[in-house]
Amino acid sequence: MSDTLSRLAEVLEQRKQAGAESSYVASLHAKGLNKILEKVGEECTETLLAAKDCQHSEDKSELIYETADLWFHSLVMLSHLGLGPDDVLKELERRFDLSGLAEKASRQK
Ligand SMILES: N=c1c2ncn([C@@H]3O[C@H](COP(=O)(O)OP(=O)(O)OP(=O)(O)O)[C@@H](O)[C@H]3O)c2ncn1[C@@H]1O[C@H](COP(=O)(O)O)[C@@H](O)[C@H]1O
Repeated sequence: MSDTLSRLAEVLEQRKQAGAESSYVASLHAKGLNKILEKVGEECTETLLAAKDCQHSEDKSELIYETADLWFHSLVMLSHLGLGPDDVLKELERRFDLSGLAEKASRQK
């Protein structure tokens, strides 16, 4: 797993024990899954808008910023449900060398 993702996952695990007043992540856990999902949805929309806005521009910094927000909140969601980035990376690993079209065809049989 990327060092950044594993370091962040470690911090997110530690924040499950932290106080909501001192940690943004702890405050999300305290508010519960619905609040976390609301944030993921919000960040998803902001990412889509940033992608549309920057498609003809050299400057893609807003898209990078919004995607980081989306990845971060998705990691908080996974952590809340007892999962981590390694679970998703393992699934992506499993898909290596499996054509998306072949996979789709196998599901439609
Ligand atoms: N990577 C992040 C990260 N990315 C974004 N954010 C926060 O996510 C929030 C994004 O929400 P919005 O942009 O919608 O801002 P907002 O209007 O304040 O949010 P709401 O009040 O609507 O919930 C902001 O408060 C950002 O600061 C993050 N907060 C924390 N981290 C990482 O998580 C670690 C633990 O953070 P704490 O739990 O705060 O210590 C940090 O050290 C960082 O590594």
